[in-house]
Amino acid sequence: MTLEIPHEPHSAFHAGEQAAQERVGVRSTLAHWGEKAIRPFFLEQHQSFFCQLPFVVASARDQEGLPWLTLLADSMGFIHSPDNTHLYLATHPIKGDALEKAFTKGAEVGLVGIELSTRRRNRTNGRIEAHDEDGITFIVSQSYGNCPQYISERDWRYVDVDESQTSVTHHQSLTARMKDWISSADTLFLASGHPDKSDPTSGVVNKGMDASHRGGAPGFVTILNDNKLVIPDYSGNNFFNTLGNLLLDPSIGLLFIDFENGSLLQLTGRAGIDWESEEIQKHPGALRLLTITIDKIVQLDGVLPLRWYLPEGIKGGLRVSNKTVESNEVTSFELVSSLGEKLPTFRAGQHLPIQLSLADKTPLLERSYSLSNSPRNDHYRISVKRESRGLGSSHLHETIQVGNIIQAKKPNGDFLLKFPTRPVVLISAGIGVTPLMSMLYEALSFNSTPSVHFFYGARNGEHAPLLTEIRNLQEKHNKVNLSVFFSQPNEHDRLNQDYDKQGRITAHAIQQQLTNLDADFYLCGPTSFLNELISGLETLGATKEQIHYEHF
Ligand SMILES: NC(=O)C1=CN([C@@H]2O[C@H](COP(=O)(O)OP(=O)(O)OC[C@H]3O[C@@H](n4cnc5c(N)ncnc54)[C@H](OP(=O)(O)O)[C@@H]3O)[C@@H](O)[C@H]2O)C=CC1
Repeated sequence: MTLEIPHEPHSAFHAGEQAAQERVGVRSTLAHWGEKAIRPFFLEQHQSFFCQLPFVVASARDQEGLPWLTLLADSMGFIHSPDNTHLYLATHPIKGDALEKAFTKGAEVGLVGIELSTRRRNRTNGRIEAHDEDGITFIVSQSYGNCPQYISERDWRYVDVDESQTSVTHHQSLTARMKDWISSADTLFLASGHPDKSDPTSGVVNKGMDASHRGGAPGFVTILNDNKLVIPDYSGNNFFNTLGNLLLDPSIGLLFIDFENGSLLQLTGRAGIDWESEEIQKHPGALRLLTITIDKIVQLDGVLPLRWYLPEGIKGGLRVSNKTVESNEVTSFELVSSLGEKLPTFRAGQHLPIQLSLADKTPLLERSYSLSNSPRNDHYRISVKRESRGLGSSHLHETIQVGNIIQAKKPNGDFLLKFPTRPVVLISAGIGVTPLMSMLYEALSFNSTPSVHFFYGARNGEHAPLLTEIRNLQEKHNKVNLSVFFSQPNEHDRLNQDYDKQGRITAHAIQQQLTNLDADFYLCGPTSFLNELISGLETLGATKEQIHYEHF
Protein backbone atom coordinates (compact mmCIF):
# COMPACT_ATOMS: atom_id res chain seq x y z
CA MET A 1 0.00 0.00 0.00
CA THR A 2 1.33 3.47 -0.79
CA LEU A 3 0.75 6.09 1.86
CA GLU A 4 -0.25 9.60 0.99
CA ILE A 5 2.04 11.28 3.49
CA PRO A 6 5.79 11.37 3.48
CA HIS A 7 7.07 9.63 6.58
CA GLU A 8 10.17 9.92 8.70
CA PRO A 9 12.10 6.65 8.13
CA HIS A 10 14.19 6.91 11.32
CA SER A 11 11.23 7.44 13.63
CA ALA A 12 10.30 4.95 16.36
CA PHE A 13 7.05 4.68 14.38
CA HIS A 14 6.76 3.12 10.92
CA ALA A 15 4.97 4.66 7.93
CA GLY A 16 1.56 3.18 8.81
CA GLU A 17 1.72 4.38 12.42
CA GLN A 18 2.81 7.83 11.27
CA ALA A 19 -0.05 7.94 8.75
CA ALA A 20 -2.60 7.08 11.46
CA GLN A 21 -1.08 9.67 13.83
CA GLU A 22 -1.14 12.26 11.05
CA ARG A 23 -4.80 11.51 10.42
CA VAL A 24 -5.75 12.42 13.99
CA GLY A 25 -3.25 15.30 14.25
CA VAL A 26 -0.83 13.91 16.84
CA ARG A 27 2.11 12.90 14.65
CA SER A 28 4.51 15.71 15.50
CA THR A 29 3.84 15.43 19.27
CA LEU A 30 4.33 11.68 19.18
CA ALA A 31 7.52 11.82 17.11
CA HIS A 32 9.63 12.97 20.04
CA TRP A 33 7.67 11.10 22.68
CA GLY A 34 8.24 7.85 20.77
CA GLU A 35 12.00 8.25 21.03
CA LYS A 36 11.72 8.55 24.81
CA ALA A 37 8.98 6.11 25.63
CA ILE A 38 9.94 3.30 23.22
CA ARG A 39 13.29 1.72 24.06
CA PRO A 40 15.35 -0.98 22.35
CA PHE A 41 16.02 -2.52 25.80
CA PHE A 42 14.12 -3.25 29.00
CA LEU A 43 14.25 -0.84 31.88
CA GLU A 44 15.01 -2.70 35.09
CA GLN A 45 11.41 -2.25 36.24
CA HIS A 46 10.12 -3.83 32.99
CA GLN A 47 12.58 -6.73 33.28
CA SER A 48 11.40 -7.51 36.79
CA PHE A 49 7.77 -6.94 35.78
CA PHE A 50 7.90 -9.64 33.07
CA CYS A 51 9.77 -12.04 35.36
CA GLN A 52 7.04 -12.08 38.01
CA LEU A 53 4.14 -12.76 35.63
CA PRO A 54 2.30 -16.09 35.52
CA PHE A 55 1.49 -15.51 31.81
CA VAL A 56 2.11 -13.31 28.77
CA VAL A 57 0.04 -12.83 25.64
CA ALA A 58 2.08 -13.34 22.47
CA SER A 59 1.35 -12.51 18.83
CA ALA A 60 3.08 -14.11 15.84
CA ARG A 61 2.28 -15.40 12.36
CA ASP A 62 1.55 -19.05 11.51
CA GLN A 63 3.21 -20.87 8.60
CA GLU A 64 0.75 -19.26 6.17
CA GLY A 65 1.68 -15.80 7.45
CA LEU A 66 -1.63 -15.26 9.28
CA PRO A 67 -1.47 -13.32 12.57
CA TRP A 68 -2.75 -15.00 15.74
CA LEU A 69 -2.32 -14.61 19.48
CA THR A 70 -1.86 -17.09 22.23
CA LEU A 71 -1.45 -16.99 25.98
CA LEU A 72 1.78 -18.52 27.27
CA ALA A 73 1.46 -19.55 30.91
CA ASP A 74 3.50 -21.73 33.22
CA SER A 75 4.58 -22.00 36.83
CA MET A 76 5.80 -18.82 38.56
CA GLY A 77 9.28 -17.83 37.39
CA PHE A 78 8.87 -19.37 33.91
CA ILE A 79 10.04 -16.05 32.46
CA HIS A 80 13.51 -14.87 33.25
CA SER A 81 15.60 -12.09 31.82
CA PRO A 82 19.32 -12.85 31.55
CA ASP A 83 20.09 -9.25 30.49
CA ASN A 84 18.24 -6.08 29.51
CA THR A 85 17.56 -7.18 25.92
CA HIS A 86 16.41 -10.78 26.39
CA LEU A 87 13.57 -12.74 27.94
CA TYR A 88 13.66 -16.52 28.22
CA LEU A 89 10.21 -18.11 28.37
CA ALA A 90 10.41 -21.67 29.69
CA THR A 91 7.28 -22.85 27.92
CA HIS A 92 5.77 -23.64 24.51
CA PRO A 93 2.25 -23.33 23.10
CA ILE A 94 0.19 -26.48 23.58
CA LYS A 95 -0.55 -28.98 20.81
CA GLY A 96 -3.24 -27.67 18.48
CA ASP A 97 -2.67 -24.00 19.38
CA ALA A 98 -2.84 -21.81 16.25
CA LEU A 99 0.72 -20.72 17.03
CA GLU A 100 1.99 -24.20 17.99
CA LYS A 101 4.82 -24.09 15.44
CA ALA A 102 5.30 -20.32 15.20
CA PHE A 103 7.96 -19.58 17.81
CA THR A 104 11.00 -20.62 15.80
CA LYS A 105 14.29 -18.81 15.29
CA GLY A 106 13.83 -15.44 13.56
CA ALA A 107 10.03 -15.28 14.06
CA GLU A 108 8.68 -11.78 14.76
CA VAL A 109 6.79 -11.74 18.07
CA GLY A 110 4.82 -9.16 20.04
CA LEU A 111 4.34 -9.65 23.77
CA VAL A 112 2.03 -7.93 26.18
CA GLY A 113 2.60 -8.53 29.84
CA ILE A 114 -0.44 -7.67 31.91
CA GLU A 115 -0.91 -8.06 35.62
CA LEU A 116 -4.67 -8.11 36.00
CA SER A 117 -4.54 -7.89 39.78
CA THR A 118 -2.75 -4.49 39.70
CA ARG A 119 -3.72 -3.47 36.14
CA ARG A 120 -0.08 -2.87 35.21
CA ARG A 121 0.86 -3.63 31.64
CA ASN A 122 3.99 -3.44 29.49
CA ARG A 123 4.51 -4.22 25.84
CA THR A 124 7.46 -5.40 23.85
CA ASN A 125 8.14 -6.41 20.25
CA GLY A 126 11.06 -8.42 18.99
CA ARG A 127 11.91 -11.79 17.59
CA ILE A 128 12.82 -15.31 18.62
CA GLU A 129 16.57 -15.61 18.85
CA ALA A 130 16.66 -19.28 19.78
CA HIS A 131 14.37 -22.10 20.84
CA ASP A 132 14.97 -25.43 22.48
CA GLU A 133 12.91 -28.22 23.99
CA ASP A 134 12.28 -26.23 27.15
CA GLY A 135 11.43 -22.81 25.81
CA ILE A 136 12.18 -19.79 23.68
CA THR A 137 14.62 -16.88 23.83
CA PHE A 138 13.13 -13.53 22.84
CA ILE A 139 15.26 -10.53 21.90
CA VAL A 140 13.67 -7.11 22.22
CA SER A 141 13.38 -4.48 19.46
CA GLN A 142 10.96 -2.16 21.25
CA SER A 143 9.86 -2.02 24.88
CA TYR A 144 7.41 0.39 26.46
CA GLY A 145 4.92 0.82 29.27
CA ASN A 146 1.17 1.18 28.88
CA CYS A 147 -1.36 2.85 31.17
CA PRO A 148 -3.96 0.92 33.20
CA GLN A 149 -6.91 2.42 31.30
CA TYR A 150 -9.65 -0.05 30.26
CA ILE A 151 -8.07 -2.98 32.13
CA SER A 152 -10.57 -4.91 34.22
CA GLU A 153 -9.00 -5.96 37.47
CA ARG A 154 -8.91 -9.67 38.28
CA ASP A 155 -7.20 -11.84 40.86
CA TRP A 156 -5.89 -15.24 39.85
CA ARG A 157 -4.80 -18.65 41.11
CA TYR A 158 -3.03 -21.66 39.66
CA VAL A 159 -4.95 -24.88 38.97
CA ASP A 160 -3.86 -28.34 37.77
CA VAL A 161 -4.89 -28.81 34.16
CA ASP A 162 -7.17 -31.85 33.89
CA GLU A 163 -6.14 -33.26 30.49
CA SER A 164 -9.37 -35.25 30.22
CA GLN A 165 -11.32 -31.97 30.27
CA THR A 166 -9.29 -30.18 27.59
CA SER A 167 -10.12 -30.02 23.89
CA VAL A 168 -8.95 -28.24 20.74
CA THR A 169 -11.41 -27.57 17.90
CA HIS A 170 -11.05 -25.71 14.59
CA HIS A 171 -13.87 -23.68 13.04
CA GLN A 172 -14.62 -21.32 10.13
CA SER A 173 -17.37 -19.30 11.81
CA LEU A 174 -18.68 -18.40 15.26
CA THR A 175 -20.72 -20.98 17.21
CA ALA A 176 -23.43 -20.04 19.71
CA ARG A 177 -20.97 -20.64 22.62
CA MET A 178 -18.39 -18.36 21.01
CA LYS A 179 -21.00 -15.64 20.53
CA ASP A 180 -21.92 -15.80 24.23
CA TRP A 181 -18.24 -15.71 25.12
CA ILE A 182 -17.51 -12.67 22.94
CA SER A 183 -20.64 -10.78 23.85
CA SER A 184 -19.81 -10.93 27.57
CA ALA A 185 -16.07 -10.22 27.18
CA ASP A 186 -14.53 -7.14 28.80
CA THR A 187 -11.02 -7.98 27.58
CA LEU A 188 -9.48 -9.03 24.28
CA PHE A 189 -6.10 -8.93 22.61
CA LEU A 190 -5.22 -7.96 19.03
CA ALA A 191 -2.33 -9.15 16.85
CA SER A 192 -1.19 -7.11 13.89
CA GLY A 193 2.06 -6.56 12.11
CA HIS A 194 4.01 -4.67 9.55
CA PRO A 195 3.98 -6.63 6.26
CA ASP A 196 7.79 -6.53 5.82
CA LYS A 197 9.80 -8.84 7.97
CA SER A 198 12.42 -6.84 9.85
CA ASP A 199 15.92 -7.51 8.78
CA PRO A 200 17.53 -8.13 12.17
CA THR A 201 20.81 -6.68 10.90
CA SER A 202 19.39 -3.48 9.38
CA GLY A 203 18.79 -1.66 12.63
CA VAL A 204 15.19 -0.95 11.63
CA VAL A 205 13.32 -1.96 14.74
CA ASN A 206 9.75 -0.90 14.21
CA LYS A 207 8.45 -3.38 11.66
CA GLY A 208 7.61 -6.52 13.59
CA MET A 209 4.48 -7.92 15.21
CA ASP A 210 2.42 -6.16 17.85
CA ALA A 211 0.26 -7.62 20.58
CA SER A 212 -2.14 -5.19 22.16
CA HIS A 213 -4.83 -5.25 24.80
CA ARG A 214 -8.35 -3.86 24.35
CA GLY A 215 -10.83 -3.53 27.15
CA GLY A 216 -14.25 -2.09 27.76
CA ALA A 217 -17.53 -2.73 29.53
CA PRO A 218 -18.72 -6.35 29.08
CA GLY A 219 -20.33 -6.54 25.63
CA PHE A 220 -18.21 -3.77 24.12
CA VAL A 221 -17.57 -6.03 21.10
CA THR A 222 -20.59 -6.27 18.78
CA ILE A 223 -21.31 -9.44 16.82
CA LEU A 224 -22.73 -8.60 13.37
CA ASN A 225 -23.02 -12.17 12.07
CA ASP A 226 -21.26 -15.57 12.18
CA ASN A 227 -18.08 -14.04 10.69
CA LYS A 228 -18.15 -10.36 11.53
CA LEU A 229 -17.40 -8.39 14.70
CA VAL A 230 -17.12 -4.69 15.49
CA ILE A 231 -14.58 -3.49 18.08
CA PRO A 232 -14.76 0.12 19.28
CA ASP A 233 -11.45 1.97 19.40
CA TYR A 234 -11.31 4.26 22.44
CA SER A 235 -8.87 7.06 23.13
CA GLY A 236 -5.48 5.62 24.05
CA ASN A 237 -1.79 6.47 23.93
CA ASN A 238 -2.11 7.70 20.31
CA PHE A 239 0.81 5.51 19.20
CA PHE A 240 -1.56 3.76 16.76
CA ASN A 241 0.57 0.60 16.67
CA THR A 242 -2.40 -1.59 15.73
CA LEU A 243 -4.24 0.83 13.42
CA GLY A 244 -0.91 1.82 11.84
CA ASN A 245 -0.16 -1.82 11.06
CA LEU A 246 -3.67 -2.33 9.70
CA LEU A 247 -3.24 0.56 7.27
CA LEU A 248 -0.40 -1.42 5.69
CA ASP A 249 -1.70 -4.96 6.21
CA PRO A 250 -5.34 -5.55 7.21
CA SER A 251 -4.71 -9.05 8.57
CA ILE A 252 -5.46 -9.29 12.27
CA GLY A 253 -5.55 -11.85 15.06
CA LEU A 254 -7.87 -11.76 18.08
CA LEU A 255 -7.74 -13.59 21.39
CA PHE A 256 -10.55 -13.91 23.92
CA ILE A 257 -9.97 -15.56 27.29
CA ASP A 258 -12.56 -17.47 29.27
CA PHE A 259 -11.16 -16.44 32.65
CA GLU A 260 -13.37 -18.77 34.70
CA ASN A 261 -12.70 -21.93 32.72
CA GLY A 262 -9.13 -21.33 31.50
CA SER A 263 -10.09 -21.50 27.80
CA LEU A 264 -8.85 -19.55 24.79
CA LEU A 265 -10.62 -18.43 21.62
CA GLN A 266 -8.16 -17.63 18.83
CA LEU A 267 -9.43 -15.87 15.70
CA THR A 268 -7.68 -14.64 12.58
CA GLY A 269 -9.13 -12.49 9.82
CA ARG A 270 -9.07 -9.04 8.25
CA ALA A 271 -9.90 -5.63 9.69
CA GLY A 272 -11.40 -2.50 8.16
CA ILE A 273 -11.05 0.84 9.97
CA ASP A 274 -14.00 3.19 10.22
CA TRP A 275 -12.44 6.58 11.02
CA GLU A 276 -15.46 8.84 10.87
CA SER A 277 -18.84 7.36 9.89
CA GLU A 278 -22.01 8.06 11.88
CA GLU A 279 -22.00 4.43 12.99
CA ILE A 280 -19.28 5.33 15.52
CA GLN A 281 -21.82 7.35 17.57
CA LYS A 282 -23.71 4.12 18.29
CA HIS A 283 -20.76 2.83 20.34
CA PRO A 284 -20.51 5.01 23.46
CA GLY A 285 -17.08 6.57 23.90
CA ALA A 286 -15.71 5.13 20.62
CA LEU A 287 -13.52 7.34 18.45
CA ARG A 288 -13.19 4.81 15.63
CA LEU A 289 -14.43 1.29 14.82
CA LEU A 290 -12.67 -1.83 13.65
CA THR A 291 -14.82 -4.21 11.61
CA ILE A 292 -13.35 -7.70 11.68
CA THR A 293 -14.08 -10.39 9.10
CA ILE A 294 -13.16 -13.74 10.66
CA ASP A 295 -11.48 -16.35 8.46
CA LYS A 296 -10.39 -19.08 10.91
CA ILE A 297 -11.00 -19.95 14.55
CA VAL A 298 -9.28 -22.23 17.07
CA GLN A 299 -10.96 -22.95 20.41
CA LEU A 300 -8.79 -24.35 23.20
CA ASP A 301 -10.93 -25.47 26.13
CA GLY A 302 -9.69 -25.86 29.71
CA VAL A 303 -6.02 -25.71 28.65
CA LEU A 304 -4.69 -22.96 30.94
CA PRO A 305 -3.15 -23.63 34.36
CA LEU A 306 -4.72 -20.36 35.57
CA ARG A 307 -8.15 -19.17 36.61
CA TRP A 308 -9.11 -15.58 37.28
CA TYR A 309 -11.89 -14.10 39.39
CA LEU A 310 -13.19 -10.60 39.98
CA PRO A 311 -11.74 -9.08 43.17
CA GLU A 312 -13.95 -7.77 45.87
CA GLY A 313 -14.33 -4.05 45.71
CA ILE A 314 -14.46 -1.72 48.70
CA LYS A 315 -17.22 -3.28 50.80
CA GLY A 316 -20.51 -1.42 50.46
CA GLY A 317 -19.02 1.10 48.02
CA LEU A 318 -18.14 4.76 48.60
CA ARG A 319 -20.60 7.49 49.50
CA VAL A 320 -20.12 10.95 48.00
CA SER A 321 -19.75 13.20 51.06
CA ASN A 322 -18.88 16.41 49.21
CA LYS A 323 -18.95 17.74 45.66
CA THR A 324 -16.92 20.90 44.98
CA VAL A 325 -16.54 22.85 41.75
CA GLU A 326 -12.82 23.59 41.43
CA SER A 327 -12.76 25.38 38.07
CA ASN A 328 -14.73 25.71 34.84
CA GLU A 329 -14.17 22.09 33.90
CA VAL A 330 -13.05 20.37 37.11
CA THR A 331 -15.15 19.13 40.01
CA SER A 332 -13.89 17.29 43.09
CA PHE A 333 -15.74 14.45 44.80
CA GLU A 334 -14.97 13.46 48.38
CA LEU A 335 -15.74 9.84 49.10
CA VAL A 336 -16.17 7.95 52.37
CA SER A 337 -17.02 4.35 53.20
CA SER A 338 -20.78 3.84 52.87
CA LEU A 339 -20.60 1.52 55.91
CA GLY A 340 -18.72 4.03 58.05
CA GLU A 341 -15.60 1.81 57.95
CA LYS A 342 -11.97 2.80 57.66
CA LEU A 343 -10.91 3.05 54.01
CA PRO A 344 -7.92 1.12 52.60
CA THR A 345 -4.86 3.36 52.72
CA PHE A 346 -3.32 4.86 49.59
CA ARG A 347 -0.06 6.51 48.59
CA ALA A 348 0.27 9.91 46.96
CA GLY A 349 0.23 9.54 43.17
CA GLN A 350 -2.10 6.50 43.14
CA HIS A 351 -5.47 6.34 41.42
CA LEU A 352 -8.87 5.08 42.46
CA PRO A 353 -10.62 2.57 40.15
CA ILE A 354 -14.36 3.26 40.23
CA GLN A 355 -17.36 1.71 38.53
CA LEU A 356 -20.23 3.84 37.33
CA SER A 357 -23.67 2.59 36.51
CA LEU A 358 -25.00 4.84 33.74
CA ALA A 359 -28.44 3.29 33.44
CA ASP A 360 -30.29 0.17 34.53
CA LYS A 361 -29.10 -2.96 32.76
CA THR A 362 -26.19 -1.29 30.99
CA PRO A 363 -22.77 -2.69 31.92
CA LEU A 364 -20.76 -0.86 34.55
CA LEU A 365 -18.30 1.71 33.26
CA GLU A 366 -14.81 1.35 34.77
CA ARG A 367 -12.66 4.45 35.21
CA SER A 368 -9.60 5.38 37.25
CA TYR A 369 -8.99 8.88 38.60
CA SER A 370 -5.90 10.09 40.44
CA LEU A 371 -6.51 10.75 44.13
CA SER A 372 -5.91 14.44 44.81
CA ASN A 373 -6.01 14.62 48.61
CA SER A 374 -3.69 13.84 51.47
CA PRO A 375 -3.12 10.12 52.10
CA ARG A 376 -3.55 11.01 55.81
CA ASN A 377 -7.21 12.00 55.34
CA ASP A 378 -9.91 9.50 56.30
CA HIS A 379 -11.64 10.06 52.95
CA TYR A 380 -10.66 9.86 49.29
CA ARG A 381 -10.93 12.76 46.88
CA ILE A 382 -10.90 12.62 43.09
CA SER A 383 -10.86 15.80 40.98
CA VAL A 384 -12.35 15.09 37.59
CA LYS A 385 -12.02 17.16 34.41
CA ARG A 386 -15.11 17.02 32.26
CA GLU A 387 -14.10 15.70 28.83
CA SER A 388 -16.46 16.54 25.96
CA ARG A 389 -16.95 12.92 24.84
CA GLY A 390 -16.11 11.33 28.19
CA LEU A 391 -18.94 9.17 29.46
CA GLY A 392 -17.47 8.73 32.94
CA SER A 393 -16.59 12.37 33.56
CA SER A 394 -19.95 13.64 32.19
CA HIS A 395 -21.84 11.20 34.40
CA LEU A 396 -19.89 12.26 37.48
CA HIS A 397 -20.36 15.97 36.77
CA GLU A 398 -24.04 15.85 35.81
CA THR A 399 -25.59 12.95 37.67
CA ILE A 400 -23.57 12.04 40.75
CA GLN A 401 -24.62 14.03 43.81
CA VAL A 402 -23.76 14.10 47.52
CA GLY A 403 -25.20 10.95 49.11
CA ASN A 404 -24.88 8.76 46.01
CA ILE A 405 -22.95 5.48 46.30
CA ILE A 406 -20.15 4.63 43.87
CA GLN A 407 -18.58 1.17 43.63
CA ALA A 408 -14.79 1.26 43.83
CA LYS A 409 -11.74 -0.95 44.18
CA LYS A 410 -8.68 -0.33 46.29
CA PRO A 411 -6.41 2.50 45.09
CA ASN A 412 -3.40 1.38 43.06
CA GLY A 413 -0.66 2.62 40.73
CA ASP A 414 3.09 3.00 40.92
CA PHE A 415 3.66 6.69 40.19
CA LEU A 416 4.72 7.30 43.80
CA LEU A 417 6.56 9.93 45.80
CA LYS A 418 9.96 8.60 46.87
CA PHE A 419 10.90 9.11 50.50
CA PRO A 420 12.15 12.72 50.20
CA THR A 421 15.80 13.30 51.07
CA ARG A 422 16.38 16.10 48.56
CA PRO A 423 14.12 18.91 47.28
CA VAL A 424 10.86 17.76 45.69
CA VAL A 425 9.93 19.52 42.44
CA LEU A 426 6.31 19.06 41.34
CA ILE A 427 5.54 20.17 37.77
CA SER A 428 1.94 20.04 36.55
CA ALA A 429 -0.05 21.13 33.51
CA GLY A 430 -3.85 21.20 33.47
CA ILE A 431 -5.62 18.38 35.27
CA GLY A 432 -2.19 16.72 35.67
CA VAL A 433 -2.16 18.63 38.99
CA THR A 434 -4.25 15.92 40.71
CA PRO A 435 -1.61 13.30 41.69
CA LEU A 436 0.90 16.08 42.42
CA MET A 437 -1.53 17.75 44.82
CA SER A 438 -1.56 14.54 46.81
CA MET A 439 2.26 14.37 46.60
CA LEU A 440 2.46 17.91 47.95
CA TYR A 441 0.53 16.84 51.07
CA GLU A 442 2.67 13.73 51.46
CA ALA A 443 5.97 15.61 50.97
CA LEU A 444 4.91 18.12 53.65
CA SER A 445 4.13 15.33 56.07
CA PHE A 446 7.81 14.24 56.10
CA ASN A 447 10.22 16.26 58.25
CA SER A 448 13.00 15.07 55.95
CA THR A 449 11.68 17.08 52.97
CA PRO A 450 14.09 20.01 52.55
CA SER A 451 11.75 22.00 50.29
CA VAL A 452 8.96 21.63 47.74
CA HIS A 453 8.88 23.61 44.49
CA PHE A 454 5.52 23.53 42.73
CA PHE A 455 5.49 24.63 39.09
CA TYR A 456 1.80 24.94 38.26
CA GLY A 457 0.67 25.38 34.63
CA ALA A 458 -2.87 26.20 33.53
CA ARG A 459 -4.54 28.10 30.74
CA ASN A 460 -5.85 30.92 32.99
CA GLY A 461 -7.63 31.64 36.26
CA GLU A 462 -10.85 30.04 35.05
CA HIS A 463 -9.02 26.80 34.33
CA ALA A 464 -6.85 26.56 37.42
CA PRO A 465 -8.15 23.70 39.61
CA LEU A 466 -6.77 23.31 43.16
CA LEU A 467 -4.61 26.43 42.87
CA THR A 468 -6.23 28.11 45.90
CA GLU A 469 -5.58 24.98 47.95
CA ILE A 470 -1.90 24.99 46.95
CA ARG A 471 -1.66 28.69 47.91
CA ASN A 472 -3.20 27.90 51.31
CA LEU A 473 -0.58 25.22 51.90
CA GLN A 474 2.14 27.65 50.80
CA GLU A 475 0.94 30.14 53.42
CA LYS A 476 1.12 27.51 56.17
CA HIS A 477 4.45 25.94 55.21
CA ASN A 478 7.49 28.03 54.42
CA LYS A 479 9.00 24.98 52.70
CA VAL A 480 6.67 25.49 49.73
CA ASN A 481 7.67 27.61 46.74
CA LEU A 482 4.99 28.10 44.11
CA SER A 483 5.36 29.37 40.54
CA VAL A 484 2.16 29.78 38.55
CA PHE A 485 2.25 29.84 34.74
CA PHE A 486 -0.84 30.90 32.79
CA SER A 487 -0.49 30.08 29.10
CA GLN A 488 -3.50 32.19 28.05
CA PRO A 489 -4.35 34.61 30.89
CA ASN A 490 -7.65 36.43 30.49
CA GLU A 491 -8.24 40.11 31.17
CA HIS A 492 -9.05 39.77 34.89
CA ASP A 493 -5.98 37.61 35.69
CA ARG A 494 -3.42 39.84 37.46
CA LEU A 495 0.29 39.27 36.82
CA ASN A 496 2.27 38.79 40.09
CA GLN A 497 -0.96 38.21 42.01
CA ASP A 498 -2.97 35.52 40.25
CA TYR A 499 -0.02 34.21 38.26
CA ASP A 500 3.74 34.69 38.12
CA LYS A 501 4.58 34.16 34.48
CA GLN A 502 2.74 34.25 31.19
CA GLY A 503 3.36 31.25 28.93
CA ARG A 504 3.95 27.55 29.33
CA ILE A 505 6.26 25.98 31.87
CA THR A 506 9.70 25.28 30.37
CA ALA A 507 12.82 23.58 31.71
CA HIS A 508 14.63 26.87 31.36
CA ALA A 509 12.07 28.62 33.60
CA ILE A 510 12.46 25.85 36.18
CA GLN A 511 16.23 26.20 36.13
CA GLN A 512 15.90 29.95 36.74
CA GLN A 513 13.91 29.31 39.94
CA LEU A 514 15.99 26.49 41.40
CA THR A 515 19.37 27.15 42.86
CA ASN A 516 20.53 23.64 41.97
CA LEU A 517 19.11 20.68 40.13
CA ASP A 518 19.90 18.07 42.79
CA ALA A 519 16.23 17.30 43.32
CA ASP A 520 13.51 14.76 42.48
CA PHE A 521 11.23 15.94 39.67
CA TYR A 522 7.63 14.69 39.41
CA LEU A 523 5.71 15.57 36.24
CA CYS A 524 2.10 15.12 35.19
CA GLY A 525 0.27 16.65 32.23
CA PRO A 526 -0.30 16.30 28.47
CA THR A 527 2.10 14.19 26.38
CA SER A 528 3.78 17.14 24.66
CA PHE A 529 4.38 18.71 28.08
CA LEU A 530 6.05 15.53 29.37
CA ASN A 531 8.03 15.29 26.16
CA GLU A 532 9.39 18.80 26.30
CA LEU A 533 10.00 18.99 30.03
CA ILE A 534 11.76 15.62 30.29
CA SER A 535 14.07 16.47 27.36
CA GLY A 536 14.66 19.94 28.77
CA LEU A 537 15.51 18.69 32.27
CA GLU A 538 17.83 16.02 30.86
CA THR A 539 19.58 18.65 28.74
CA LEU A 540 20.12 20.68 31.89
CA GLY A 541 21.79 17.67 33.49
CA ALA A 542 19.01 15.95 35.48
CA THR A 543 19.41 12.14 35.34
CA LYS A 544 16.66 9.65 34.44
CA GLU A 545 16.60 8.51 38.10
CA GLN A 546 15.65 12.04 39.16
CA ILE A 547 12.72 12.40 36.75
CA HIS A 548 9.45 10.64 37.64
CA TYR A 549 6.32 10.75 35.51
CA GLU A 550 3.26 8.86 34.49
CA HIS A 551 1.81 8.76 31.00
CA PHE A 552 -1.92 8.28 31.28
N1 LIG B 1 -2.11 10.20 36.78
C1 LIG B 1 -1.91 10.64 35.56
O1 LIG B 1 -1.07 10.16 34.83
C2 LIG B 1 -2.72 11.79 35.10
C3 LIG B 1 -2.47 12.30 33.85
N2 LIG B 1 -3.16 13.37 33.41
C4 LIG B 1 -2.86 13.84 32.05
O2 LIG B 1 -2.70 15.23 32.12
C5 LIG B 1 -3.15 15.80 30.94
C6 LIG B 1 -3.76 17.16 31.32
O3 LIG B 1 -4.51 17.59 30.32
P1 LIG B 1 -5.44 18.86 30.26
O4 LIG B 1 -5.82 19.39 31.59
O5 LIG B 1 -6.53 18.46 29.36
O6 LIG B 1 -4.42 19.86 29.56
P2 LIG B 1 -4.73 21.16 28.70
O7 LIG B 1 -4.66 20.77 27.26
O8 LIG B 1 -5.98 21.81 29.21
O9 LIG B 1 -3.46 22.03 29.04
C7 LIG B 1 -3.23 22.47 30.35
C8 LIG B 1 -2.08 23.44 30.38
O10 LIG B 1 -0.89 22.77 29.95
C9 LIG B 1 -0.26 23.59 28.97
N3 LIG B 1 0.55 22.79 28.06
C10 LIG B 1 0.14 22.04 27.04
N4 LIG B 1 1.19 21.49 26.39
C11 LIG B 1 2.29 21.95 27.03
C12 LIG B 1 3.68 21.79 26.82
N5 LIG B 1 4.13 21.07 25.81
N6 LIG B 1 4.55 22.39 27.66
C13 LIG B 1 4.10 23.15 28.68
N7 LIG B 1 2.80 23.37 28.91
C14 LIG B 1 1.89 22.77 28.10
C15 LIG B 1 -1.39 24.26 28.27
O11 LIG B 1 -0.89 25.37 27.53
P3 LIG B 1 -1.66 25.92 26.20
O12 LIG B 1 -2.83 26.70 26.68
O13 LIG B 1 -0.59 26.77 25.55
O14 LIG B 1 -2.02 24.72 25.39
C16 LIG B 1 -2.27 24.63 29.44
O15 LIG B 1 -1.79 25.78 30.08
C17 LIG B 1 -4.09 14.83 30.30
O16 LIG B 1 -3.57 14.55 29.02
C18 LIG B 1 -4.02 13.59 31.14
O17 LIG B 1 -3.74 12.45 30.33
C19 LIG B 1 -4.09 14.00 34.17
C20 LIG B 1 -4.39 13.53 35.43
C21 LIG B 1 -3.73 12.38 35.99
